[in-house]
Amino acid sequence: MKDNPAGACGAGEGQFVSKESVISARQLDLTFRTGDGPVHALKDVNLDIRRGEFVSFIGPSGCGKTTFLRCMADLEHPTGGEISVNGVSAEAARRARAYGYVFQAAGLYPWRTIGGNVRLPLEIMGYDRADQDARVKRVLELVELDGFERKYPWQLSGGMQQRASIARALAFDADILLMDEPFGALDEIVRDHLNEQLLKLWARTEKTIAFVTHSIPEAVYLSTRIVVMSPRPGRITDVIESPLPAERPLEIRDTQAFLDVAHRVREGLRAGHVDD
Ligand SMILES: Nc1ncnc2c1ncn2[C@@H]1O[C@H](COP(=O)(O)OP(=O)(O)OP(=O)(O)O)[C@@H](O)[C@H]1O
Repeated sequence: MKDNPAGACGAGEGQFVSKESVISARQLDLTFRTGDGPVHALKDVNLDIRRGEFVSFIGPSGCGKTTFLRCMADLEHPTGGEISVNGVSAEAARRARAYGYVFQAAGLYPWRTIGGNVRLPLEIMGYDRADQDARVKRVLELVELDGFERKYPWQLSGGMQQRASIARALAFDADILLMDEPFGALDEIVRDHLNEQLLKLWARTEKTIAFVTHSIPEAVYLSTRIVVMSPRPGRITDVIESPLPAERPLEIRDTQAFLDVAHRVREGLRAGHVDD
């Protein structure tokens, strides 16, 4: 298994051991051509995400958070600059299935059971049946959904559905997890619980996580680094290293250290604010 995530140095099974970044963006630029003219979604974005980091992206609507995540996933194609994932192009990384992607909505197929939804990418990738069974069992345990394999999505709460979608993204053991506001639609209590579970899962699996959120407390609670972005054009305005310990009970949110980081994020958001 890998080293301590905080050490930013380690490797997954069969992975190249390196202190170098897992995701690296250099002068990344993306302009969408629309009927109303060009939209400069990303401008001059430079960032390195190291192995085992938990990096959150925060910023007002339209600042390019999703677009940046989609560039990492090769779902959008930059119009300038470069992005590499696991040392290769985003396209090669996608083909090598280097990441799991969790969307804002759980996006589970209603006609498939929870187990069937988690199994789907494994079927597509051609894993044999025994391996599929073992993986589905393991990832459902990881997200604490063991016992729900035969249920259908509509039989689960919104939070449980989102956990199932995380299990699906974990099923094929990608080292990188890209998460686009996965808990945005959930109420605060459920979100708190899922934040706690996600941190435990991250500690256990030592994935590299890139996580988009609108919530300052969520970003501060989860992250080893917080990337603050600003719109028109979308760009990075601050990158904040978290001084918080790896062990984070929810009560940490009442500590001065937590409030100090949250304050800095808020200041960063305010500084990058552009009046409409
Ligand atoms: N496919 C597209 N075609 C045209 N414009 C787009 C497209 N995707 C995104 N944009 C525009 O690019 C900008 C950045 O969008 P993006 O979704 O990345 O922002 P965001 O920070 O994730 O916003 P939100 O927090 O609301 O999800 C916005 O102005 C958006 O309207």
